[in-house]
Amino acid sequence: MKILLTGSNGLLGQKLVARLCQESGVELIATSRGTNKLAMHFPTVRFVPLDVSNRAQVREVLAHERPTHVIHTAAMTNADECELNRAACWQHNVIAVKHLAAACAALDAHFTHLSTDFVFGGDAGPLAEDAVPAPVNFYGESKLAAEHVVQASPGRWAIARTVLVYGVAHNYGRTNLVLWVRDSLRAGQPIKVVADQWRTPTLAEDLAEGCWLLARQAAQGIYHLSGDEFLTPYDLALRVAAHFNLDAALIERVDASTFSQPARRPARTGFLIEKARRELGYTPHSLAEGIALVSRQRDAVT
Ligand SMILES: NC(=O)C1=CN([C@@H]2O[C@H](COP(=O)(O)OP(=O)(O)OC[C@H]3O[C@@H](n4cnc5c(N)ncnc54)[C@H](OP(=O)(O)O)[C@@H]3O)[C@@H](O)[C@H]2O)C=CC1
Ligand SMILES: Cc1cn([C@H]2C[C@H](O)[C@@H](COP(=O)(O)OP(=O)(O)O[C@H]3O[C@@H](C)C(=O)[C@@H](O)[C@H]3O)O2)c(=O)[nH]c1=O
Repeated sequence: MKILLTGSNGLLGQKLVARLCQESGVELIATSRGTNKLAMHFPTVRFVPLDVSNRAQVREVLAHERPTHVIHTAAMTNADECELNRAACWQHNVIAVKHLAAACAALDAHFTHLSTDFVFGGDAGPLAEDAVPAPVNFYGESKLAAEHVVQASPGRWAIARTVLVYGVAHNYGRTNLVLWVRDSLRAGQPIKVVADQWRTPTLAEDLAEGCWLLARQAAQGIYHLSGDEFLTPYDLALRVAAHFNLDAALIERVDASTFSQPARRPARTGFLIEKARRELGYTPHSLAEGIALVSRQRDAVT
């Protein structure tokens, strides 16, 4: 297998590099826009710069590399930025997928595309793959439009939808709920955490494993890949505080209505993951195991 990965500097991209370079039968090409943030950590992994929103670059890189599989993680992932800068969001989240899907179909390369729980409206979670999408923000609209592009492709494809991903990565440009709660409480800083959203948080390593299973089996269709514990960010914050023995009194329980964010968030998403368990052999860690893994990694870095 020759796998071309997009977004290798991101949270999931970094975990996929770490996972795929352990597979002896896989030749990996990591791509991202800008410089390679993993050069020091994975010096033997080949890196090619690629801005997926640039059609000429996508065609040129894929025609030159001729991958058998593409795993597409790159996206504009800040929902508030997407709401405020819709043209850029469409370019990175939808037009880029058109370029990649066309290039993959031309090469008969299997295409694994990453999508989100934000394609759903959030009144009915946890959700199976056949639930009816109804995004409530522009990021979700863009990711749903991208799903339609992939589904209309004549090539071979899988869509991996995921939820609230957490994990440790090198300088990846944002943070995630578990690290934010831990670092805020460690600094003695009070935080407000929502108790009226429900999610199935996803350990980044589990998601990377799920993407690998999809590519390896050249799976076809939509798969929900997340953890299997359905809880609120507030409950997750309490679990993080307990694990790290930090002061839970710093966590204020709030409703999402107390935030004035540009992008509305869906209330109840979260996924049912039986299809991925049954068809792919996907077996995510428990939340307790995931938080423990994060804590070991962060401790190793600091
Ligand atoms: N994180 C989460 O909670 C969830 C993520 N997802 C989806 O999973 C996927 C992976 O997310 P995650 O790794 O967490 O996201 P990150 O934000 O950590 O990484 C996304 C990466 O995409 C890169 N990127 C953006 N636009 C382009 C472009 N035009 N060309 C090349 N690279 C680009 C970014 O580059 P740069 O560093 O330069 O900005 C960044 O490194 C995404 O498709 C996302 O929509 C779905 C649900 C939940
Ligand atoms: C910043 C902040 C977040 N939260 C909660 C709300 C939310 O459920 C969770 C994460 O908030 P964020 O704004 O980081 O992310 P948000 O945009 O809500 O989360 C999403 O990211 C994109 C990429 C996705 O595709 C989604 O699946 C989802 O995980 O943390 C608080 O409770 N208090 C806060 O101050």
